Amino acid sequence: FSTFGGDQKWRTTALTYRILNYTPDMTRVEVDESVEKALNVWARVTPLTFRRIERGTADIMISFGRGSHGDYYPFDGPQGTLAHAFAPSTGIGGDAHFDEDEDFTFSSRRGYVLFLVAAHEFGHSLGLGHSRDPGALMYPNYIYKNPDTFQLPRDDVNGIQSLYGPNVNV
Ligand SMILES: CC(C)C[C@H](CC(=O)NO)C(=O)N[C@H]1Cc2cn(c3ccccc23)CCCCCCNC1=O
Ligand SMILES: [Ca+2]
Ligand SMILES: [Zn+2]
Ligand SMILES: [Zn+2]
Repeated sequence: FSTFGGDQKWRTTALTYRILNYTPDMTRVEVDESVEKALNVWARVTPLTFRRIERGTADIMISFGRGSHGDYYPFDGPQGTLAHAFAPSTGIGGDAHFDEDEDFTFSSRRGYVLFLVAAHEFGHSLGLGHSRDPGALMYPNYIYKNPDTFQLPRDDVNGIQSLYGPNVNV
């Protein structure tokens, strides 16, 4: 695993998130559930908690966009890069952006499973960089895994716990 130097991590364990817009590829409920499940992957192994807000500024602002979408990292159309996210900090820190030119799915192997992409991006939102372990969630390439049987790989658990410690709510 890798982290962003300079100890870039959240100073609080109670984080907020907000879904700013939705992809037409899935139902709203499917997007909400994919996001929630992706955050839970990390919450289960750390003291972190995630509260959803509908208005105002959240720590993790989640949005879909295509091409140039307001930051210095324009998306590249279908395929290529699927999404990106920013390390913990104020402003754009923690935010996760998804390339609307991709076909996101709830669980199908066709297209990209939003849950898997989001779980990877939230790793960055929490302070993890990429891993060289091809089995790791933080590996830089998308690899389909069955969302129903998904288990957070050991490398990712070690990485996130090096930042926030284990889950203390036994
Ligand atoms: C891990 C994922 C959820 C987020 C990462 C980006 C990322 O690290 N975000 O935090 C991603 O999109 N990786 C590319 C990496 C990539 C693979 N190829 C590319 C061709 C061009 C540009 C990038 C790529 C070869 C062709 C396949 C393209 C479709 C799949 N794309 C990928 O796997
Ligand atoms: Ca793309
Ligand atoms: Zn962006
Ligand atoms: Zn990444």
